[in-house]
Amino acid sequence: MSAEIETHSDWAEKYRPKTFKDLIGNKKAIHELRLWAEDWEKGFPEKKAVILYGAAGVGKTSTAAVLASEMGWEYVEMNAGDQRTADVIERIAGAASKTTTLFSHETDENGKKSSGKRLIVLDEADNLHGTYDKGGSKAIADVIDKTTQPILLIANDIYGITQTIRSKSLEIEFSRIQTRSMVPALTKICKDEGITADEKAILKIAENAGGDLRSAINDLQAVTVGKTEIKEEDIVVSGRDVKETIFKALVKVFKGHHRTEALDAVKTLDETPEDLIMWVDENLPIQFPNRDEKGKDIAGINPDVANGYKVLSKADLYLGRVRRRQTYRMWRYASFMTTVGPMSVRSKEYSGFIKYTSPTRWKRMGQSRSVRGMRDNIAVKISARHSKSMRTSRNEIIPYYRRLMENEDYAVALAGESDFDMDELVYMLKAKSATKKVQSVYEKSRFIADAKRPAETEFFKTPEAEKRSSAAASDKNQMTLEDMAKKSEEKKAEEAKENKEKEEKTEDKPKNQKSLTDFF
Ligand SMILES: Nc1ncnc2c1ncn2[C@@H]1O[C@H](COP(=O)(O)OP(=O)(O)OP(=O)(O)O)[C@@H](O)[C@H]1O
Repeated sequence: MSAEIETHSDWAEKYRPKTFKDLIGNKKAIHELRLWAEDWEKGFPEKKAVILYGAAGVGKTSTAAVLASEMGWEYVEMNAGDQRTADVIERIAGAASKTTTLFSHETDENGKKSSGKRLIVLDEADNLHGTYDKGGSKAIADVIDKTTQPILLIANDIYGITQTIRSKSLEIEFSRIQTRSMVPALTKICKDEGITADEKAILKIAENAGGDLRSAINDLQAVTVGKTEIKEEDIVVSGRDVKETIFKALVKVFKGHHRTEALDAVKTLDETPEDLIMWVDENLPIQFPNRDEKGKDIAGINPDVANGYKVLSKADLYLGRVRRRQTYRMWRYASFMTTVGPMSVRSKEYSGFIKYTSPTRWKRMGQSRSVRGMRDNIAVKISARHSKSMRTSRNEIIPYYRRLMENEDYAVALAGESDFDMDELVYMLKAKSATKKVQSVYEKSRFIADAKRPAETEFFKTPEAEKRSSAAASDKNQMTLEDMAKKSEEKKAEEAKENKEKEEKTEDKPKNQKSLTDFF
């Protein structure tokens, strides 16, 4: 895709809040931030840096921009795409944090008086450990110590920021946006865009977004493409159906007697082995409780639980290999162990109804990290492709790609060109897991991705990729073999000629005279 990406068509950007009044939710957090900013106007606050942290799409970046604008401060931003090495941070943020702005105490174009402050914003501050950011954490800590300007860090995961930086900063948490607060915002967008929306449809979009207002806006835009009206049935995602099917499969895994039955039940699920393992993991101690036949608690760990976890840890090893090597064949082994494992280690029958729990706690911990990490990986690929910053790629181009990828041809082309792996494709195709459709797009996209890969990586090609590229280029290869034979003959003749010339020159040269090349 060579055409320049049109970013202005992105509703999440179009409706980015401009004033404090436009910001939805997190009132307490915003109030705290404003107090910190006011302290800067009076002198120095106790902590010269502030960290806004919380889930994606809840308004952290928007709040930072609104703060600068409402305070009349200049907004100086460094994001992960700026290669934040210690050196770069010191040069940009260090300099900015010491000098005052050129237009100190002047009025801006809106007639607002500027206090001459600069808000130095470091986005993705929990992402400073990569190669690009060598020494970045220490540089930031130093900049905070020396700064005469307010510094604002943005992060999803507060634990991804070093303790040294945290101790020098005021930490403000941003919570997920509540469904009931999202509804009026989405309704207003519909009104502004001339779309009639059923209340239930809006509610469903808001519920499905899980507190992420950016994705709610993206979903709203996606579902209204080419429409002037949306109804509840236009919104297809539903968490409940998934739960109902997995509950039935779990009964077979924990209580069944037939391996094939359990395996069949799991096969029909639209869940990745990663999701499945989390379900079994969460429910194993609940399903195999520490009780005897009479319902009395027994001391120690139930051996069935211990043995069950042993099998799950083996399944997890396979999953790790899949992640590292992208060999999806091993999913089969992992699924087999997760499914058949608990049934095989069970030493007795566990009767009675036990409610299954969805792996929310685990999932939330793991997923916020992995979704963020994955989005960042995708953004790295996209920013390299389009020479755009990480921020633009993450916030504007990814949503645009996701909309384009609703069309399968675009999905295959963009996945191949960007070399998305299966997990990344799940995200880009807005699937819940690696469904058959995702796998099919992935397989097709490999032809494009393999063809794009530089020749040196041929060594690391999987046998499958090797087969595909040799099939795609078989005609070309036959020609190349003939060419190669011819070239090799020509090269040999050329080398022989060069050697002969060299020998002649050496004979001409006096014995004590060395040429420059002799020294190397
Ligand atoms: N609290 C909010 N109030 C109004 N709009 C919001 C809010 N949160 C998100 N949005 C919408 O979502 C878009 C993205 O929000 P923003 O970039 O501020 O989120 P973020 O928390 O910084 O996310 P990330 O961690 O992914 O950078 C905004 O342009 C806006 O359209």
